[in-house]
This record gives sequence, C-alpha cells and structure tokens, in this order.
Amino acid sequence: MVHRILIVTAVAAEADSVSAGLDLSGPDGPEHLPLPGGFALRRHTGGSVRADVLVGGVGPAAVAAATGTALAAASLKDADSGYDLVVSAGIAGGFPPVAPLGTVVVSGAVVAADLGAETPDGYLTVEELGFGRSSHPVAESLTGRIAAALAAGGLAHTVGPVLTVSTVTGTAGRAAALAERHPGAAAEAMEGFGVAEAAAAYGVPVVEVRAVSNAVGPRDRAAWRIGEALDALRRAFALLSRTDLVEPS
Ligand SMILES: O=C(O)c1cccc(C(=O)CC[C@H]2O[C@@H](n3cnc4c(=O)[nH]cnc43)[C@H](O)[C@@H]2O)c1
Repeated sequence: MVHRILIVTAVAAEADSVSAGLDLSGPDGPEHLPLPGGFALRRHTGGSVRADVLVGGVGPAAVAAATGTALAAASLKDADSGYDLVVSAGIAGGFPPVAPLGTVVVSGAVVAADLGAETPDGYLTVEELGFGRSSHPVAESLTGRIAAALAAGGLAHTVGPVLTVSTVTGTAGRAAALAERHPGAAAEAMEGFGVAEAAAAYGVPVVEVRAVSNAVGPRDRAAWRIGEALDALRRAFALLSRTDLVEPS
C-alpha cells in the first residue's frame, strides 16, 4: 500500500531542504503539479511512499489556505489521491534549554499560543472563552516512530509542544510568559496550527517537525543559525523518508 504524505513548509528554502532529504525521486527530480490558487506540489515518489511538498507561505492563515487547497484538490480527484498524514515542517525558535540550536523538535502537540484574549486576570484560551480549540494533540505512536528514526540516525531531537504564534517572540518577558503558559514548550513557529486546522477538517493526522534556527527570547539576529537548521531539516527528512510514518489501519 502506498503511503501518501503532504509536507507543508512556509518558504522555498525549507521545501528545498525537505526535498533534498527525501531520497525518493529518480534522476529527473520531483514532479511539479499545479494547484488552484497559484500553489504547486513537488511530488516525490519511491518505494511505497508518495510525498508531496508544498510551499504554503508564512503564518497560520497563509499556510491554512495552501494546505486546505491541497487537501481539497486531493479529495475532489479520486479515492487514491487523499493523504494519510500531513506534516508541518520548517525552522523554528527553540525554548532554551529544552531545544538547543540545530536540534530537531517533533510536536507532541500543535498549539495556537496566542489564539485567545488578554484580560486583567491573565490570558484566556479560546476554550476558556467558550469557542474553538487551540491545540491539536499528536499520537504518541507517531511521535515515537519519528523520534526513534531521528535517534537511529544520531540526530539530536526533542518531543514537546510546538507553539504557533503570529508574532515572533523577541523579549525575555514574552518567552517566559509562553513557557509558563505552556509547560514543556519546545519550540515556536508560525504555521503549525494553520496546517493542523486544515488537516483536521479533512480528518487527516498531523505532526510538526522543526529544526531550531534561533532561541526563543531577546532578539539577536547575529545568533541565528538558519543554515545549520536547514541542514538539520534535510537530515531529518532523509531519515524519515526511510521510516514508515503512517499508522497501520
Ligand atoms: O526578526 C526577527 O527577530 C525574527 C526572528 C526569528 C524568525 C524570524 C522570521 O521572520 C522567520 C519566520 C519564519 O521562520 C519560522 N521561525 C523561525 N524562528 C522562529 C521563531 O523564533 N519564532 C517564530 N517563528 C520562527 C516561522 O515559522 C516562519 O516561517 C524573524
């Protein structure tokens, strides 16, 4: 049985790292498939895996639109075109000391960290406000398989909540507030929750895989390690392309 995986990144540089890691296509490289809305899939096929890589844009709204488009197009085509798993992938800020620079974070949960309300008594989530949801859990069986593959390849990694924010954290105060509100938070990025909402609408499991390019905290551009993070992302997907990620049904 062919396992069909949709991997969504924010920008082309992240998609390039994922594609370089996926050891699936022949010498001609991945097939390019246009989607409505100006989006496009890079289709990697090999063995029993079909992995479509999608550049979805920065932020939860842009990436939800792109992911929803890919999932809708697949669902309208035929029964074999749907996806078994959606992966939100890219670089991220890591919460020190949980997720150091250059390491990989696998989401134990995909959490919308600023989807709620500030009140004089503190922050309220959308659940506390009485509507919507702010977290998508990820099955331990899935995070366990991913973690085992990364460990087997000697790639340093952490499993923990990955926060989705619309504003990159740039102060120690906000980093501390997020860490207190989300115990064990491993990383923050800007797309996971948008990808997860689209995947949930189509009943497809989701997980986030992030490589840490910077620490969550006071803004320090000189300390960013984007090249190292993109290389860790490539190594992660090289290991994952040899791993059975889809739950047996
Ligand atoms: O200008 C800054 O201070 C700054 C710091 C970190 C990242 C950015 C970006 O514009 C990149 C956003 C892009 O990369 C992901 N990302 C990477 N690091 C973080 C982070 O610490 N917090 C949130 N997102 C991060 C994110 O998913 C976007 O796709 C600017």
